Amino acid sequence: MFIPTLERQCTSEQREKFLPLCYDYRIIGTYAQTELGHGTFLRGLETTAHYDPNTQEFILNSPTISSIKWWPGALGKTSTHAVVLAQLYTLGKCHGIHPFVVQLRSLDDHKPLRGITVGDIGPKMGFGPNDNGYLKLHKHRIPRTNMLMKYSQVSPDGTYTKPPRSTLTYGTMTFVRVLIVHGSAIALAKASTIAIRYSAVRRQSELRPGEPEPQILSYPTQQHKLFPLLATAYAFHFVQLAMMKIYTDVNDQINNSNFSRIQELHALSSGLKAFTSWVTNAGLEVCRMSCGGHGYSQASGFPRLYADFTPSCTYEGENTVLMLQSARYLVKCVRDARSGKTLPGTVSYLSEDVSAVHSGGSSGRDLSNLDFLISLYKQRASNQVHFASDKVDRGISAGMDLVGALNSASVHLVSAAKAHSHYFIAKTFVESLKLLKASSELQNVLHQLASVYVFEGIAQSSGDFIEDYILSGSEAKTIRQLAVDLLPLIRVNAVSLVDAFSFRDEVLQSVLGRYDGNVYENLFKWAQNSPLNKTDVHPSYHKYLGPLLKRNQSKL
Ligand SMILES: CC/C=C\C/C=C\C/C=C\CCCC(=O)SCCNC(=O)CCNC(=O)[C@H](O)C(C)(C)COP(=O)(O)OP(=O)(O)OC[C@H]1O[C@@H](n2cnc3c(N)ncnc32)[C@H](O)[C@@H]1OP(=O)(O)O
Ligand SMILES: Cc1cc2nc3c(=O)[nH]c(=O)nc-3n(C[C@H](O)[C@H](O)[C@H](O)COP(=O)(O)OP(=O)(O)OC[C@H]3O[C@@H](n4cnc5c(N)ncnc54)[C@H](O)[C@@H]3O)c2cc1C
Repeated sequence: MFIPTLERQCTSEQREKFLPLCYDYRIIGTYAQTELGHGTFLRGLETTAHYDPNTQEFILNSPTISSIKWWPGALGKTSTHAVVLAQLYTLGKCHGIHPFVVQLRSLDDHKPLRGITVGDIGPKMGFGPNDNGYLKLHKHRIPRTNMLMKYSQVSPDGTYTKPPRSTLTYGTMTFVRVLIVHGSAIALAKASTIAIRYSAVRRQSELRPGEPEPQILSYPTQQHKLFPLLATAYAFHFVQLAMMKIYTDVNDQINNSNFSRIQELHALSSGLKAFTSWVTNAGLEVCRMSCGGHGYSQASGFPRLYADFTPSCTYEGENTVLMLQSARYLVKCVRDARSGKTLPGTVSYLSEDVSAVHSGGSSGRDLSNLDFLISLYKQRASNQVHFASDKVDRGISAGMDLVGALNSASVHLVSAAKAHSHYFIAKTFVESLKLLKASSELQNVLHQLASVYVFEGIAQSSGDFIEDYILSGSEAKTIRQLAVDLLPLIRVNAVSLVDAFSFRDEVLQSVLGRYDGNVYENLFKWAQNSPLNKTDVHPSYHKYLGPLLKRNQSKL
């Protein structure tokens, strides 16, 4: 995040000064924004940067215990520099959060500089190799030119020039949220690879006396656990491509001072980061548990995969908070639509009158037709966004201010943002396959995946569709059965579909997911290498167990 921030927030002179140092690994940096007391609420950050026009320097301070920077990756022991987000003060006025490049450690002996107290925050649930750290600043001076001034400036005499948009400072976070959508796709693909390969190797139980134990991948319940998640990994692959394309287009516009789509990008990236990381987080656990006891071994790769992925639901914007950000934008879009404004592409459906399109229960609808089902996802999203938006309006009519009305409706707003994100993902998956140049055989297999994703998405949220009369109960049951009927068809290509992710064994880091399927021999080999097995009798025997046993044996 250090380098992307410099690339996005530096003037051209600052780029020439800092970026070559980064690219040549002459300095290593971190993104120091979160503090002990604030991670979500950026306007509440307490680190200060006071401008001294006499020396043309900023004086950085951590004025309170809660202002100590806390969590930034590689801050503890590795980074020589940081982008520090601090409240800018100049000529006695506070101008809000701005980015500053701060050198933390000497480039000669790596010791912290004067006014810098830095260290590791201690062991975490995962991310073991990462020295997430703390930073306390005490009257630490940096040159005026270390404030990143592409969008806002402080002149030598301390005059402040404000940015065209205050939220341009938040740009790196949007970029990383887009990366996390990709990270979710990769993590779910890895977990699916491990679980499906292992399920093809593992044989268990005797269905009928005398018959060979079946592969657990042949059980419909195992298929029902794993194949919708496999389909989701493919769906997230296509949605991260679409998300990156939108990010790149909007970022190009921003670089040309066109800020018209910055809100749409923020809302979409927030919703997709939250939706994909939540779904992946839960999916990793389903994959682990589908591997029985061996799934719980470190040898499976699942413990580290989960422990390293799960903070994706928290960092770069806690998921609930981001869903509320997305919903806040959707509510504004409903208002804009009602006032006759044209809505941007990803939300244009909110100006359509989808309610007239479908009414649940009418017979003869083709419930296996994906284009038809995507229109039901659209209706569900539109209904939920309008319902939540009406809740906000009723709150305001009852005398609340906008903040109060948004907060009062926040549970429904999160549901609406989830439905919006789900519609975008399902639609993107189906549309991406139409554009794919592939053999008819491959198109058929991918269509099976898209179908099970769409069917199971409705089955798992059938209440949404039935409550709004989008589907009748019997139609929802039919769609649920359509998903189950697809499972044996997907079974035929399941291993090939995970092999297609092409994870090398060294990357997958899983004995259960080995490409050669040679699990048991390698589990035993892995166990032999356990530190506890360095000696047959563990040294602790002589200190504890031995004396205890001998003492008790003398009593027999
Ligand atoms: C598997 C992983 C793979 C790859 C990932 C790679 C690396 C991952 C490893 C570690 C990285 C982790 C690093 C971090 O965690 S860095 C710290 C991240 N911190 C956050 O994300 C903080 C979250 N909080 C916020 O963003 C903001 O506080 C807020 C919640 C959005 C609230 O903003 P605030 O200004 O206080 O209040 P609002 O009134 O809600 O917003 C005002 C106005 O601004 C608009 N807005 C907000 N954010 C953005 C944005 N990013 N872009 C554009 N616009 C934004 C908001 O919509 C509102 O607009 P209005 O028009 O409605 O007024
Ligand atoms: C592994 C890891 C790496 C990290 N790396 C970095 C880094 O490199 N740089 C950096 O600056 N930070 C980093 N962070 C910090 C991270 O960005 C924050 O932890 C994250 O933004 C969440 O903020 P918080 O901790 O304040 O959570 P909180 O906001 O305190 O969340 C606690 C609860 O409060 C709820 N909540 C908060 N606000 C609202 C609201 N307005 N409405 C409803 N509910 C609300 C949340 O939904 C959540 O349930 C990292 C964190 C982790 C775990």
